[in-house]
Amino acid sequence: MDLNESELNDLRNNIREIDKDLVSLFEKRLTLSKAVAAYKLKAEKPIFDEAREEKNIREVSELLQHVSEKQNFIRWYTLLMDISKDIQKKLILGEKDD
Ligand SMILES: O=C(O)C(=O)C[C@]1(C(=O)O)C=C[C@@H](O)C=C1
Repeated sequence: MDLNESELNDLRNNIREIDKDLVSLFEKRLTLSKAVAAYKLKAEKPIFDEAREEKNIREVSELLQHVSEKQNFIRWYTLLMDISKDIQKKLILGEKDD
């Protein structure tokens, strides 16, 4: 691929637009995760739900249009769920969250 400077800028601008969506979706996901944590605290359920994570990975990765990216997607998605669990732990331990 032979790009000029202006095309590079266009690509980067497109990436930035996607990143903005990701920031918003990331925050929305964590907000929902915190609500789930509140339920788990009350119901005395563990934070880590292995069966649920496996189901998430199975069902969500099926949506991929490029199957060749499945392992990379799972790597990213697993990290997302790990962060989600960290936030839930923080909340349940009553640590400051802002
Ligand atoms: O579904 C839950 O029970 C959640 O707490 C959400 C979530 C996730 O972020 O997807 C987080 C932790 C669990 O191990 C499973 C899934």
